[in-house]
Amino acid sequence: MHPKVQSLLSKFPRVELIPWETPIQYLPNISKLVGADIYVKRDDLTGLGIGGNKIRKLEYLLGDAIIRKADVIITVGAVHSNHAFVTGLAAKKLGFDVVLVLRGKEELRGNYLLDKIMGIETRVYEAKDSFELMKYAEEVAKELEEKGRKPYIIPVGGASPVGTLGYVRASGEIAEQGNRIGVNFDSIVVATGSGGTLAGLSVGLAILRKETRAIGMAVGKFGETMVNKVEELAKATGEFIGVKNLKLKIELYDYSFGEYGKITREVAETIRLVGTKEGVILDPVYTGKAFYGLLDLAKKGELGEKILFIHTGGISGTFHYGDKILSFL
Ligand SMILES: Cc1ncc(COP(=O)(O)O)c(CNC2(C(=O)O)CC2)c1O
Repeated sequence: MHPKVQSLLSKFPRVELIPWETPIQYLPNISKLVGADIYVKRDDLTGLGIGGNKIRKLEYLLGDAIIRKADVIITVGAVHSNHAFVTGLAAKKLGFDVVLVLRGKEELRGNYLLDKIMGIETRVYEAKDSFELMKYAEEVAKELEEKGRKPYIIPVGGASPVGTLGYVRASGEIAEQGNRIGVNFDSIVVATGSGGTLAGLSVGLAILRKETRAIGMAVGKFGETMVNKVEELAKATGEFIGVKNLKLKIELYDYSFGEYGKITREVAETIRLVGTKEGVILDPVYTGKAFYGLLDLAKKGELGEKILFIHTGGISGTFHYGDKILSFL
């Protein structure tokens, strides 16, 4: 662990869910195509369930829930949420009960199928957005408290200062790995949904390696509010760990193709390109869009010479949107 990050984060409760360092892999064929050195941090291999970026956040969120003596975990997301499924799995592994408060159409595919196979309790609501969904989560928490339970609510994507510590810690891991392979990344690129991963990276890099840019590729509704949300979360996380006047620069680009979950030809072709060129499987909702954005900007020379993509997982989305992806190929 990077000594500076270690000293900043050691006071926060964390439960180990990732027993290893995820590898950084050079992509020679994609690099040749782009004319820059492209690397991928394999956070799809964090190891619990379908892996992904959420496990890093859950190490701190569930560590916090343990200290607070909670006995049931509640979280929210879309029916096909990666975050909701891995939260359910991690919670069960640690002996918690868990309720997933979800929105959308119940289809036994992808993560929702996995929720059911694993016997994770789900409650599906007609909610227009995550804010409304959080209201339902609070109602579930109240219902459980009245029965004497101690619920712990995790917001969408684990996007709180506690959850964001996961990517402050990851920045330390990346800095150490960069030193070992003798690479100073110009840019680190990640898919952005609820914003916690980008916020954590921005804080970690502001502390450890100011010359490296943290770049988010927004995969859903984009705009000023999204940028402000990430900025506020990054600032709150900096204060939470006690680091004053961090010079935070949030860079966010819109590669949503108009809406969250919209599968396009560009995304389908990017998934096939990276899969066949490098054997790395991207997902259609997050990493396929973000990697398309990386290729788009890198070809214009806008991301520098040494670019690291964080593969944040999401493989279940392939089995949720498979027919849509195939329709373009
Ligand atoms: C595979 C994958 N990659 C990137 C992201 C975006 O991460 P942030 O939410 O930290 O911005 C998600 C999020 N998913 C959410 C979910 O409910 O699954 C939080 C939206 C993701 O699942």
